[in-house]
Amino acid sequence: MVHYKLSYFPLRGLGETARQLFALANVDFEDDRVPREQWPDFKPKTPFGQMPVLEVDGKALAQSRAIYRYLAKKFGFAGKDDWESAQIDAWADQFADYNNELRPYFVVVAGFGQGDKEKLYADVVEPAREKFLPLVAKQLKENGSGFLVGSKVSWVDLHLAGHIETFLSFVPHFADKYPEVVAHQKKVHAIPELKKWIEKRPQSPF
Ligand SMILES: N[C@@H](CCC(=O)N[C@@H](CS)C(=O)NCC(=O)O)C(=O)O
Repeated sequence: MVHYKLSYFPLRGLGETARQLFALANVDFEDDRVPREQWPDFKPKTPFGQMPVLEVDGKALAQSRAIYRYLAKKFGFAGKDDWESAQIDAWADQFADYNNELRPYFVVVAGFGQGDKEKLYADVVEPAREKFLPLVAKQLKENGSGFLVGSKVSWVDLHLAGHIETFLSFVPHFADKYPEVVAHQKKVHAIPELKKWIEKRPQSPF
């Protein structure tokens, strides 16, 4: 049997989509949560000096989206054909652009830096949200399955739903204008395998 080990900080962050892919596929993995104090020792042993890192029978793979794609392909959550797979990648890349825009706010709200949270919400989060969430809402309406691409849940659904969950915990009215997006998050997290995982996973603020 393949031994999978997923190393990340004791947070959901960039580790959670990979963990959820294991849960969705009912595949055992070692959930290695590296405490901050141990990170300086582990950092030089990782491929690019960052986490998450996935080890597959001792071979290391870095970069979160490479990890998600690898696992999703293996477990059947990367689209039914090359076209769906490319659509999933496109949504993930668009999500990454949006997420980069949110970064100055996230740094402050997560306690990694100082700044005016309210001002950053108005100046950074709202304009980024108003570009991205209407695209997602439109896609969900047009696609009609309740998932972003095709008829089945894929890794980008997990990725997006995790983000919405986190931002709703920061700002409960964050997505009020986009009920389709909130319904998507609820639908994804209600998938029985994910619901079970979410109930038992270690708690963290994001
Ligand atoms: N592009 C990388 C970014 C990875 C990244 O920024 N990891 C952060 C945690 S979210 C990290 O390892 N920070 C510790 C450090 O850089 O020393 C990915 O998607 O995996």
